[in-house]
Amino acid sequence: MATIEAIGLSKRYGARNALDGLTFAADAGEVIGLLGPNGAGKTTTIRLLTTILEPTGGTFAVAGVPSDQPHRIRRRIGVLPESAGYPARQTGAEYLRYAARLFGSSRHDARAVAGRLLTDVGLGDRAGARISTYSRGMKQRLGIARALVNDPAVVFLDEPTLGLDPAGQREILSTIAAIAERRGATVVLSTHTLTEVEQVSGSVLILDHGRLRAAGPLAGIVAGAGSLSAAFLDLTGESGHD
Ligand SMILES: Nc1ncnc2c1ncn2[C@@H]1O[C@H](COP(=O)(O)OP(=O)(O)OP(=O)(O)O)[C@@H](O)[C@H]1O
Repeated sequence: MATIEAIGLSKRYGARNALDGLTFAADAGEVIGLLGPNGAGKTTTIRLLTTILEPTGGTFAVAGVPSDQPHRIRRRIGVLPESAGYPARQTGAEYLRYAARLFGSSRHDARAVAGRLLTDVGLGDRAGARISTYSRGMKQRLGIARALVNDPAVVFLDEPTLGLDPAGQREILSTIAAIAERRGATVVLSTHTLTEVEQVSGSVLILDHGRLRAAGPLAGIVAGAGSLSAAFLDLTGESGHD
């Protein structure tokens, strides 16, 4: 079942096409890698699909909800934005309980959800520690847990591994794979790192200058060009990050 459907999705800023006619679909349980050089339109795509920005053209539906009902879409999605901030003095558990309460959970349920999600992202043993003591990777995992409090059908992660060391990166990738596998959620993963996409994504969107240059199963794109980095170079004229 398609959990995301975009048709001709566009965003203009004056004369600049940040996104120009994006059409694609994604299914439940799929990790879709959103790739492109700087300024390609990745963040714009995420902001449109998460209803933070209004499109200048096209339509879309997320979790079966059409784009003219943004409030309903917001209840069905989770988002880790490009640069998320956290309340340093709160503990991880307090932060997640508060997030769950915002989505209408009772005090009792919020406690249970927070505990379960912290364990899921590997922070169970640090639940009671202040966020100020968390490493960057731990904060990113807390942000992913925050994105899951409403049991979303679609999760958008904008460069979740930026600035992490290889171990931190691996932890995030295995968390992402588990979200898709165990929860059956669709994950949209925006990244500059091609190897990450090769590890966790079944399908790929490659954007360049606001235009979709390739879309489809990773295997097909790799088979056509020899490797994902060769495809990326062919389509964008730039070498991606390994
Ligand atoms: N608020 C804005 N006003 C004007 N132009 C904007 C605005 N936001 C984005 N743009 C432009 O839209 C284009 C797409 O930007 P976007 O941030 O979506 O790219 P990106 O692929 O996420 O880039 P990066 O990898 O650098 O984060 C860029 O040319 C950018 O300068």
